[in-house]
Amino acid sequence: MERLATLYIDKESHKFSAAHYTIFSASERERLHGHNYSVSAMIVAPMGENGFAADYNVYKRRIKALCDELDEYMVLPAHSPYQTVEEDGDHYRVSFNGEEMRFLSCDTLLLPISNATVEEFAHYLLGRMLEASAGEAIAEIQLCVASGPGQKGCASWSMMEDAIA
Ligand SMILES: Nc1nc2c(c(=O)[nH]1)N=C([C@H](O)[C@H](O)COP(=O)(O)OP(=O)(O)OP(=O)(O)O)CN2
Repeated sequence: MERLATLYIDKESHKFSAAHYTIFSASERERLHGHNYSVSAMIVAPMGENGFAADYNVYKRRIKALCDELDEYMVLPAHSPYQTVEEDGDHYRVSFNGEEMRFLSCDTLLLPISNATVEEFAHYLLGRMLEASAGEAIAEIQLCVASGPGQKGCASWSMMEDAIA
Protein backbone atom coordinates (compact mmCIF):
# COMPACT_ATOMS: atom_id res chain seq x y z
CA MET A 1 0.00 0.00 0.00
CA GLU A 2 1.26 3.49 -0.89
CA ARG A 3 2.50 5.55 2.04
CA LEU A 4 1.21 9.11 2.14
CA ALA A 5 2.56 12.08 4.10
CA THR A 6 0.77 15.24 5.16
CA LEU A 7 2.67 18.51 5.01
CA TYR A 8 1.37 21.58 6.83
CA ILE A 9 2.47 25.02 5.68
CA ASP A 10 1.54 27.81 8.06
CA LYS A 11 4.05 30.63 7.72
CA GLU A 12 3.77 34.08 9.25
CA SER A 13 4.99 35.56 5.95
CA HIS A 14 2.03 34.05 4.07
CA LYS A 15 -0.29 37.01 4.48
CA PHE A 16 -1.98 39.79 2.57
CA SER A 17 -3.76 42.97 3.57
CA ALA A 18 -6.95 43.74 1.70
CA ALA A 19 -10.00 45.97 1.91
CA HIS A 20 -13.43 44.42 1.40
CA TYR A 21 -17.00 44.24 2.54
CA THR A 22 -19.00 41.04 2.92
CA ILE A 23 -22.41 41.01 1.27
CA PHE A 24 -25.03 39.18 3.34
CA SER A 25 -28.11 39.67 1.18
CA ALA A 26 -29.55 41.88 -1.56
CA SER A 27 -29.91 44.70 0.95
CA GLU A 28 -27.29 44.03 3.64
CA ARG A 29 -23.56 44.49 3.47
CA GLU A 30 -20.72 45.38 5.81
CA ARG A 31 -19.03 48.77 5.72
CA LEU A 32 -15.79 48.90 3.80
CA HIS A 33 -12.95 47.73 6.05
CA GLY A 34 -9.74 45.74 5.90
CA HIS A 35 -8.06 42.65 7.30
CA ASN A 36 -4.58 41.21 7.52
CA TYR A 37 -5.43 37.84 5.99
CA SER A 38 -3.20 34.82 6.49
CA VAL A 39 -3.00 31.76 4.28
CA SER A 40 -2.12 28.21 5.31
CA ALA A 41 -2.10 24.91 3.45
CA MET A 42 -2.17 21.17 4.00
CA ILE A 43 -0.70 19.01 1.25
CA VAL A 44 -0.97 15.20 1.12
CA ALA A 45 1.53 13.53 -1.18
CA PRO A 46 2.99 10.04 -1.66
CA MET A 47 6.23 9.32 0.19
CA GLY A 48 9.19 8.92 -2.11
CA GLU A 49 11.74 6.13 -1.61
CA ASN A 50 14.15 8.50 0.13
CA GLY A 51 11.69 9.66 2.79
CA PHE A 52 10.63 12.78 0.95
CA ALA A 53 7.05 13.52 -0.10
CA ALA A 54 6.84 16.89 -1.88
CA ASP A 55 9.27 19.77 -1.58
CA TYR A 56 7.42 22.16 0.70
CA ASN A 57 9.63 25.03 -0.47
CA VAL A 58 7.92 24.80 -3.87
CA TYR A 59 4.50 25.26 -2.23
CA LYS A 60 5.78 27.97 0.11
CA ARG A 61 6.96 29.99 -2.88
CA ARG A 62 3.61 29.55 -4.65
CA ILE A 63 1.59 30.60 -1.61
CA LYS A 64 3.82 33.64 -1.07
CA ALA A 65 3.44 34.68 -4.72
CA LEU A 66 -0.35 34.38 -4.46
CA CYS A 67 -0.40 36.44 -1.25
CA ASP A 68 1.73 39.12 -2.92
CA GLU A 69 -0.74 39.31 -5.82
CA LEU A 70 -3.57 40.14 -3.42
CA ASP A 71 -1.64 42.38 -1.05
CA GLU A 72 -2.81 46.00 -0.54
CA TYR A 73 -5.82 45.94 -2.83
CA MET A 74 -9.49 46.59 -2.53
CA VAL A 75 -11.07 43.25 -3.45
CA LEU A 76 -14.35 43.12 -5.34
CA PRO A 77 -16.25 39.96 -6.27
CA ALA A 78 -17.03 39.75 -10.00
CA HIS A 79 -19.82 37.17 -9.52
CA SER A 80 -21.94 38.53 -6.68
CA PRO A 81 -25.63 37.78 -7.21
CA TYR A 82 -26.42 41.07 -5.45
CA GLN A 83 -24.17 43.71 -6.98
CA THR A 84 -22.93 44.74 -10.39
CA VAL A 85 -19.47 45.99 -11.27
CA GLU A 86 -18.79 48.01 -14.40
CA GLU A 87 -15.59 49.50 -15.75
CA ASP A 88 -15.87 53.27 -16.00
CA GLY A 89 -12.64 54.85 -17.26
CA ASP A 90 -10.06 54.44 -14.52
CA HIS A 91 -12.68 53.34 -11.96
CA TYR A 92 -14.90 50.42 -11.18
CA ARG A 93 -18.48 51.53 -10.64
CA VAL A 94 -20.28 49.24 -8.22
CA SER A 95 -24.07 49.18 -7.72
CA PHE A 96 -25.53 47.55 -4.65
CA ASN A 97 -29.06 48.02 -3.27
CA GLY A 98 -29.44 51.45 -4.87
CA GLU A 99 -26.00 52.63 -3.72
CA GLU A 100 -23.23 53.52 -6.14
CA MET A 101 -19.57 53.12 -5.14
CA ARG A 102 -16.52 53.97 -7.20
CA PHE A 103 -13.08 52.44 -6.71
CA LEU A 104 -9.89 53.30 -8.58
CA SER A 105 -9.14 50.36 -10.90
CA CYS A 106 -5.42 50.52 -10.09
CA ASP A 107 -6.22 49.98 -6.39
CA THR A 108 -8.79 47.26 -6.99
CA LEU A 109 -8.78 43.56 -7.85
CA LEU A 110 -11.94 42.19 -9.44
CA LEU A 111 -11.73 38.51 -8.58
CA PRO A 112 -13.78 35.61 -10.04
CA ILE A 113 -15.58 35.00 -6.74
CA SER A 114 -19.15 35.58 -5.57
CA ASN A 115 -18.34 37.33 -2.26
CA ALA A 116 -15.22 38.70 -0.57
CA THR A 117 -15.31 36.09 2.19
CA VAL A 118 -12.56 33.90 3.62
CA GLU A 119 -14.16 30.79 2.10
CA GLU A 120 -14.34 32.34 -1.36
CA PHE A 121 -10.72 33.52 -1.07
CA ALA A 122 -9.79 29.96 -0.04
CA HIS A 123 -11.54 28.46 -3.10
CA TYR A 124 -9.96 31.03 -5.39
CA LEU A 125 -6.46 30.40 -4.02
CA LEU A 126 -6.97 26.62 -4.08
CA GLY A 127 -7.85 26.87 -7.78
CA ARG A 128 -4.70 28.90 -8.42
CA MET A 129 -2.60 26.39 -6.45
CA LEU A 130 -4.06 23.48 -8.42
CA GLU A 131 -3.27 25.22 -11.71
CA ALA A 132 0.30 25.79 -10.59
CA SER A 133 0.64 22.19 -9.33
CA ALA A 134 -0.83 20.44 -12.40
CA GLY A 135 0.90 17.13 -13.12
CA GLU A 136 2.55 16.91 -9.70
CA ALA A 137 2.10 13.87 -7.45
CA ILE A 138 -0.34 15.30 -4.91
CA ALA A 139 -3.23 13.38 -3.34
CA GLU A 140 -4.96 16.25 -1.53
CA ILE A 141 -4.65 19.98 -0.94
CA GLN A 142 -6.45 22.08 1.61
CA LEU A 143 -6.06 25.84 1.50
CA CYS A 144 -7.26 28.04 4.38
CA VAL A 145 -7.61 31.81 4.62
CA ALA A 146 -7.96 33.49 8.02
CA SER A 147 -9.27 37.05 8.42
CA GLY A 148 -7.81 37.12 11.92
CA PRO A 149 -6.82 34.77 14.72
CA GLY A 150 -9.51 32.15 15.31
CA GLN A 151 -11.60 32.67 12.16
CA LYS A 152 -10.84 31.06 8.84
CA GLY A 153 -12.38 29.40 5.81
CA CYS A 154 -10.91 26.44 3.95
CA ALA A 155 -11.29 24.78 0.56
CA SER A 156 -10.16 21.27 -0.30
CA TRP A 157 -9.31 19.20 -3.34
CA SER A 158 -8.74 15.44 -3.38
CA MET A 159 -7.38 13.35 -6.24
CA MET A 160 -9.77 10.51 -5.30
CA GLU A 161 -12.87 12.71 -5.43
CA ASP A 162 -11.62 14.30 -8.66
CA ALA A 163 -11.23 10.84 -10.22
CA ILE A 164 -14.78 9.81 -9.20
CA ALA A 165 -16.41 13.06 -10.44
N1 LIG B 1 -18.68 32.89 6.54
C1 LIG B 1 -18.14 34.13 6.71
N2 LIG B 1 -18.72 34.98 7.54
C2 LIG B 1 -18.17 36.22 7.69
C3 LIG B 1 -17.02 36.59 6.99
C4 LIG B 1 -16.44 35.64 6.11
O1 LIG B 1 -15.42 35.90 5.44
N3 LIG B 1 -17.04 34.43 5.99
N4 LIG B 1 -16.48 37.82 7.18
C5 LIG B 1 -17.00 38.69 8.00
C6 LIG B 1 -16.35 40.01 8.20
O2 LIG B 1 -15.90 40.55 6.99
C7 LIG B 1 -15.14 39.96 9.11
O3 LIG B 1 -14.13 39.26 8.47
C8 LIG B 1 -15.38 39.41 10.43
O4 LIG B 1 -15.91 40.38 11.17
P1 LIG B 1 -15.95 40.26 12.73
O5 LIG B 1 -15.74 38.86 13.16
O6 LIG B 1 -17.20 40.90 13.15
O7 LIG B 1 -14.79 41.19 13.17
P2 LIG B 1 -13.28 40.89 13.47
O8 LIG B 1 -12.60 40.28 12.29
O9 LIG B 1 -12.69 42.16 13.93
O10 LIG B 1 -13.29 39.83 14.62
P3 LIG B 1 -13.53 40.04 16.23
O11 LIG B 1 -13.92 38.66 16.69
O12 LIG B 1 -14.62 41.04 16.39
O13 LIG B 1 -12.21 40.48 16.77
C9 LIG B 1 -18.20 38.40 8.77
N5 LIG B 1 -18.75 37.10 8.54
